[in-house]
Amino acid sequence: MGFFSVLLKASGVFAVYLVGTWLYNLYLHPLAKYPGPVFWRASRLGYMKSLWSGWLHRDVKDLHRQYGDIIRIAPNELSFARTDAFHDIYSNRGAAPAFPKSLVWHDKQPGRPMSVLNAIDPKVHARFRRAIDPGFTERAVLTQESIVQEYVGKFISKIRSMADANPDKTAVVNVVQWYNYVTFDLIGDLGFGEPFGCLDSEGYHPWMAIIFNSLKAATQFATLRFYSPLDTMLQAMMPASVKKMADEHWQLAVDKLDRRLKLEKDRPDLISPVIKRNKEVALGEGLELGELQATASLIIVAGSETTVTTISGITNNLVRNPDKLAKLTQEVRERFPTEDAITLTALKSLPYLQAVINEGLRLCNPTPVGVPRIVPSGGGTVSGHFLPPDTFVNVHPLALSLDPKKFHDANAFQPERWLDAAKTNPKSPFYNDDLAAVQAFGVGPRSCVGKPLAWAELRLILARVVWAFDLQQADTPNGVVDWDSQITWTVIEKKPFDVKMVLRKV
Ligand code: HEM
Repeated sequence: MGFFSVLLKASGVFAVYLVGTWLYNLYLHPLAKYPGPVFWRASRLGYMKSLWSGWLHRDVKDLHRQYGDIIRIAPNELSFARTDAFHDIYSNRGAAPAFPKSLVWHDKQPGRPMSVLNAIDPKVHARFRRAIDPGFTERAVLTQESIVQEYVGKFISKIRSMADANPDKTAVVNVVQWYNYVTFDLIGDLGFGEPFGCLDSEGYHPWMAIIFNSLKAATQFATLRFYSPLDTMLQAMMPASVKKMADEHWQLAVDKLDRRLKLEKDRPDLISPVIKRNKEVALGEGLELGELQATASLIIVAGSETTVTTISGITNNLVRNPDKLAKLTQEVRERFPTEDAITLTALKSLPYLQAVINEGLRLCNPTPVGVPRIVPSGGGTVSGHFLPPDTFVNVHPLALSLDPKKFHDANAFQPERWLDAAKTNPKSPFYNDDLAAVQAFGVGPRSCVGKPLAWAELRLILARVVWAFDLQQADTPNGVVDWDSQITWTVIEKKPFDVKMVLRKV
């Protein structure tokens, strides 16, 4: 038999296999009854195409509008736009543990140690969380206040000097860039004992560019695991330059942590509690050096990009809604006659600031795609639906947040929906809003460890900014950001965003 006839036969067999699989997926698969577009239900290609374009967050939200609250977005994956699904998927329920993460999304990088994010086994994950949680509690954040204030203060004085140098006392600032500087320096200090030097140099540290680029590559690469062993083959074929970049990035984290560990002093940061615990507990109960290196490195990414996205989104909404901005500014300035009175504790008692941040997390959730899990062996029930093992399941944050059935005026920035008056007054248009549908920090044992720190940063940066400056929309090409026009690689890829910051007259 000639080569071409073998090729032809092989192609024929493959075509029959493909069509057979598609037909099975559409009509005989245990998830066949769930609605969704044919292309997405028959094979994973629809999902892949959307994810690789960066539009998965928006596409799945639109599919929910078209097909309902529970939709099939791949042969073995369901997406939920239902509040009760948070608890069913992500929480421990009595003796039943939360649904596990899958290796597709959360396997560790080959040859690298495990971080808290890749600890898929619940017992190992619990060991990680016992080690790092003490550095992240509300109380711990208060002990870290001097570090947080130092960088936020430096950020404000830099902008103040820029504005002061102009006759109109105004600085037009790309706030995405500056929020990046302050959050990276801050988390660098808390996570590694030294800042990245962004505020001093008024520029990005080379590590940050690597992080921005690697988020896209890591998201796309993870999806190749759906077609294993394609991922292993491509990994082997990865250009030496990419491997070198990844190695340099890792080495930087190793060196930074090494310097922090050599400090040998108890300082109020995220590392001290881990070191302290390592000394107190039995061998194997604390974190190994590699695990700490990987977790510290993860914290830099998880703790900066997310916060920057949220605060940029909030600022965007504030300058577009001058009445809301005025309310917030008034609340902050009335509550704090002097700048140094703005403390983390005092900031907790500002209801409008709290409402503004909650509304920002609803509309500008930095991870709008959600966090997928898989149904464990033996199957599991989500929103009353019993599902077969190995089904991918996910609650889709964007579909929930923008659901007009869950939120009055769902697409609009309305901090008022979070105020007590809206929750207690049946006449309020927001009275029936389903506020529990917004869970930007996740739910259950794997939810965000950095939530108290994130809230502290969001409150402090926002309050200090509106205390010191009158904000206005900038009349530059980057003065208006259409938030929904930004693509997502696990987190939103933010466009530059200029804001006019006018020194407050006192
Ligand atoms: C607005 C800011 C933030 C948002 C919206 C956010 C959101 C999230 C979400 C949704 C998860 C859960 C992922 C899952 O269930 O699989 C998560 C996990 C995590 N976050 Fe955050 N985060 C924010 C800020 C931070 C900060 C400031 C830090 C650290 C300084 C941080 C560190 C982490 C870590 C280490 C995990 C993994 C926890 C684990 O696997 O147990 N995050 N975050």
